[in-house]
Amino acid sequence: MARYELVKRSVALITLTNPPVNALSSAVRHAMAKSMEQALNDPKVTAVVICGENGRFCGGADIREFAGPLRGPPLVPLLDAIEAGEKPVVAAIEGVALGGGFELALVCHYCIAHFKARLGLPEVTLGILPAAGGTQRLPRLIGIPAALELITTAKPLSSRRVSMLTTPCPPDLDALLEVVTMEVKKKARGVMAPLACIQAVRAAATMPYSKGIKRESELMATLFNSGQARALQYCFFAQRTAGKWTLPSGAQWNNSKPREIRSAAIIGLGTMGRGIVVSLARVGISVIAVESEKKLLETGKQMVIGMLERDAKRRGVSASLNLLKFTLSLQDLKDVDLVIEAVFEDMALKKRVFQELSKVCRPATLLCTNTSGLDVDALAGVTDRPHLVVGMHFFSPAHVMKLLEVVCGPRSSSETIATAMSLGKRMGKVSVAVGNCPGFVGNRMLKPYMDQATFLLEEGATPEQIDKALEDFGFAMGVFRMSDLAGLDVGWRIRKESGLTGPDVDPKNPPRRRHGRRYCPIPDMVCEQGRFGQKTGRGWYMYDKPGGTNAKPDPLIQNLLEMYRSRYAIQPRNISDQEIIERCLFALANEGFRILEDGIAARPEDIDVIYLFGYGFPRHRGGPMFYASMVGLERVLERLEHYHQAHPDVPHLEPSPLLKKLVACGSPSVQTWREHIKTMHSHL
Ligand SMILES: CCCCCCCCCCCCC[C@H](O)CC(=O)SCCNC(=O)CCNC(=O)[C@H](O)C(C)(C)COP(=O)(O)OP(=O)(O)OC[C@H]1O[C@@H](n2cnc3c(N)ncnc32)[C@H](O)[C@@H]1OP(=O)(O)O
Ligand SMILES: NC(=O)c1ccc[n+]([C@@H]2O[C@H](COP(=O)([O-])OP(=O)(O)OC[C@H]3O[C@@H](n4cnc5c(N)ncnc54)[C@H](O)[C@@H]3O)[C@@H](O)[C@H]2O)c1
Repeated sequence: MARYELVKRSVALITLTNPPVNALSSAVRHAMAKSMEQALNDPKVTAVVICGENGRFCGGADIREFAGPLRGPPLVPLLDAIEAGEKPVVAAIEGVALGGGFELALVCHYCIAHFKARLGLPEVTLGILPAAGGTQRLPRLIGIPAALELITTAKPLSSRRVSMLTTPCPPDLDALLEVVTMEVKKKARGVMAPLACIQAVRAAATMPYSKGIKRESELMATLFNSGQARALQYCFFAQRTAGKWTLPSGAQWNNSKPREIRSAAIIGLGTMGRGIVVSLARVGISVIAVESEKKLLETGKQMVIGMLERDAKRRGVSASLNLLKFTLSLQDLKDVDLVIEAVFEDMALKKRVFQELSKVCRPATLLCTNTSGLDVDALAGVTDRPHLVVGMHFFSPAHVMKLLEVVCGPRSSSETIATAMSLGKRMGKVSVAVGNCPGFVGNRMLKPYMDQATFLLEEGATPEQIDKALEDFGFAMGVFRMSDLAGLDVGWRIRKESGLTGPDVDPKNPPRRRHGRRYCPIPDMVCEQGRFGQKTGRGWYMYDKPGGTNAKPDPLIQNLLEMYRSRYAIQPRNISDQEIIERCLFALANEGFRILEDGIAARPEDIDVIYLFGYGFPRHRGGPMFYASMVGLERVLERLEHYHQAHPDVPHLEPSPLLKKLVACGSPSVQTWREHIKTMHSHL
């Protein structure tokens, strides 16, 4: 846990040895305390060097220990003793010095850091604060503004920049703290940890160290057992769990070898195709981009080059334009390792493309689709290599959004899945393996969520009221603002194609019902007026101009809602924020339970990761499934039963069998739900 060596008969070298990140577990703290004592008591030792094994100084406190009772020697007195020791202590930092690891470095009398080392205080991302003196020592070392920036944002810094951080305490501390508080509140609505950090830094600026450290520990005590801390720590592990995909066949992340991908092709240079080309080229993969017409090819090419150049400038590297080739001919794809199709969401067109690819590409080429919800196996079925077909569902904008759903068809081989997952990781994505069903995980769950929002409009709410409730909950954008951003025409086209609206609807169909279920036609009516969201300057809100982003409530939408309600004799009622949250989010989680039952996602963590990284679910709430568990499954069940009774024509509100089963089993913790799902059917 910590190795003690005497070097050159005068220097004690203490090496932290707790793989993989040398976290400060109870055993490490114990070993360090012993080693320090030995060093301080040995008259031969004139100086002490602390370092970490395997090129990593220290990843901080052992987060897994936070879930249980605190054991072992506490960190703060150990660090105080190092600082107070009479022999000089040097931190030799390689790799990472994060959280408690950075705080350890702060108590050392000297630090030497490799230029590639990353130092930082990521505690707020776990819902806590740097409580081993970090909020007290760092301001003293680098000044209030720089310390606030590091502590409240969790941004790591490279070691060379430390020397530049010499900003002294500003004359108007209160004004500065006020500005930072506003920024933090705007960026992370409702998140407690960064605000507590500001209070701790205020203590560093206004109190002697002995009082400041007390204040730090009081603030930590309030955060430590908070729901937000639990949610954020859950997210940390959920993200890592998602990478460890596993299939019922036994194939999994650690026994399936991915293929190496050197070259790829993208078909379709529209919104998604462009972002995917950028994501591939910036990690060194050569890309052939294919369009259907010369003009579209030229437009796509210019856009991709611009995006790559801006991206390279931001990262201080040169744009990898030499990796790109643009063509109108699929014949050019015969030698690529992998193809990602991103043409229109049209099954007949996609099938034609896959048939053509089957003929053109060498037999070993992987064929992937970026469809948002079509049947991946139906596409596999038209090729000569169904085992090499897989969905790679990127999110818009594809070069920015971190999520990648890897859609495993029943015939996708484990090597194919491993390759798609590993390619996602190489592109810096958080990849989650999901099963094949309409909408996969993310978009399938979106439907009940959005349906509830539009039903609430019918019943008396406004878009801004619903958005505000969701934004107060923590979403960066409410459902209507988000829809305006994404474009309302996309969903409208899908509804028309599936016969829910437009000329194919049977005129005998009651206007607010489809297939015996409640249906809200308001989104169709909004689109019929040419209101497609931000891009047309009008949608659920109005904007200054097409492409504008400043959403304002639109009296025309208010009129439309009033006329609609009076046409269907709906008496509007006051709807509470609580009802908005419960109906939208419990319907969302309920579909998540069905997805788990159907084996479309292997674990609740996978669903939560998809919602955190693909749909802006607030991280401090942990994701829809974790949120349901925090509310209490019994309560979620009771509220769903209540709402389903009130709206029996909305099947999404009917509690899923898995939810009922979990409640019957005593509402086990989210990490153990998997044991209760085991017996159910899997599509993965
Ligand atoms: C009334 C109650 C009063 C309560 C008062 C309590 C007071 C308690 C006193 C506390 C003192 C506070 C000390 C300090 O301020 C708090 C902290 O230090 S919190 C931890 C801060 N550190 C981090 O957040 C770092 C997290 N880790 C990372 O960012 C990355 O892992 C990495 C270090 C950059 C390495 O990245 P990668 O190379 O990509 O590797 P992985 O991320 O895949 O990780 C590999 C493996 O290691 C596990 N792991 C990583 N870090 C930790 C950790 N700190 N603790 C435990 N485990 C860790 C990770 O989960 C992976 O394992 P796997 O999940 O795959 O099994
Ligand atoms: N837009 C999104 O938010 C989003 C998100 C995730 C997934 N998707 C999916 O990605 C796919 C593409 O969506 P998009 O939004 O980029 O569409 P888009 O309309 O912006 O682009 C599609 C492009 O494909 C081109 N194309 C059509 N047929 C072609 C062919 N035979 N050969 C070469 N190019 C051809 C078109 O000219 C067009 O440029 C769809 O399946 C969609 O469902 C979209």
